[in-house]
Amino acid sequence: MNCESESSFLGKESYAALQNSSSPRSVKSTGRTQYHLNPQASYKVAILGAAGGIGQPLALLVKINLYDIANVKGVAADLSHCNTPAQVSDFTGPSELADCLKGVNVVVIPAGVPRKPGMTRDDLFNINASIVKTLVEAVADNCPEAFIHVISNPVNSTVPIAAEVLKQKGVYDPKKLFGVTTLDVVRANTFVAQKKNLRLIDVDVPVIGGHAGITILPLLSKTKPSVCFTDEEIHELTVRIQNAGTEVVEAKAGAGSATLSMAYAAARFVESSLRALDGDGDVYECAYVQSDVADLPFFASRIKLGKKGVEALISSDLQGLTEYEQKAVEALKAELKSSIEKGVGFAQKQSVAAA
Ligand SMILES: NC(=O)c1ccc[n+]([C@@H]2O[C@H](COP(=O)([O-])OP(=O)(O)OC[C@H]3O[C@@H](n4cnc5c(N)ncnc54)[C@H](O)[C@@H]3O)[C@@H](O)[C@H]2O)c1
Ligand SMILES: O=C(O)C[C@H](O)C(=O)O
Repeated sequence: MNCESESSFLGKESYAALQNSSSPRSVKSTGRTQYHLNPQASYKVAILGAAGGIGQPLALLVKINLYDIANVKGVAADLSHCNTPAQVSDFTGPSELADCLKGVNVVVIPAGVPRKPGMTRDDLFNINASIVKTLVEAVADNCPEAFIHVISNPVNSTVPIAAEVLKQKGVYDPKKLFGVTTLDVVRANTFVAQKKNLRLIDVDVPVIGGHAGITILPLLSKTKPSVCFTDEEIHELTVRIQNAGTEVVEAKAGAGSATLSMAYAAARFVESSLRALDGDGDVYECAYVQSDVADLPFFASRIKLGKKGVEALISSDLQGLTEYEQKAVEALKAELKSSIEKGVGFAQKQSVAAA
């Protein structure tokens, strides 16, 4: 399914809803309350996996291009009745994927299976690796210049897979490939604000590393505004943020993983990307990207986004860490390294098999 927006990428109400909710950090950091996109600008965004638990509410929030292998016509029909300017059209199945992607500026990929209680994100690798590989091949063929937002788990491996696929196709631009870790930041901000009785809109916690278990590392010492935590609070908050996905998986008891909070977080990252594409020079988000900040080929950190993608890695966040955080960075490296190697190995093996 594909819903297209030629004149503006967000319906007015959708955009307002985002603005009324907790604003992106970059907006707060300059004291501005909102950024208005150029009304003449034309951006296209595609969601691959649009009929799923994340895809549907994400489509509602951002009202953008949608594709799925099934059940996408109904979602498009439903969305098309919203009195917002974005156009909705649907694309179902591999034969329509290329048409869905033509001219797209941002591709969001939540396609794949979610966890059930007792599973790790890595347990999804066998199914989701191939799905991401196939979809990224189509992105490479049809919109190689697009920003690619990978949501499908295990993100620590699916992003390296995407990078290998793009390399094999000769179109890899490391500045335009992102593993979406915005939900970790959203959760960290929420939990810290609750714990310390702060206004949600003021709180900003950078989350670095990756997106699974101990590889998710909130840098609580870098919280803005500056907050004092006891050692117990730091440990309790860190563990809760690391296990937040599992908290939702267990509460849903077999009916999937986080969808609504993920759609909210993904909409924020899409909005930030579009603001950057539109020329806003003050857009910062955390994301899992190709990196040199931590002796690993991929690492999540704060990044500055610009028209061409990642403009800068904010490596200063990794300086002046507390002893607790330094140990946690060292502890996560082995797991992250092995997840990256697993993704790279998969993509390379597939390529050899296809040759
Ligand atoms: N990065 C994050 O922070 C984060 C957060 C939550 C969930 N996730 C991950 O997002 C993924 C999706 O979760 P969900 O709850 O939306 O799952 P879901 O099962 O509700 O939806 C997945 C959708 O993908 C579609 N799909 C499957 N194969 C496809 C293909 N080849 N092409 C296009 N579409 C395809 C399915 O038809 C379905 O509509 C999972 O892997 C989950 O672990 C990541
Ligand atoms: O936990 C999951 O499996 C989904 C997602 O990665 C999350 O953090 O909610």
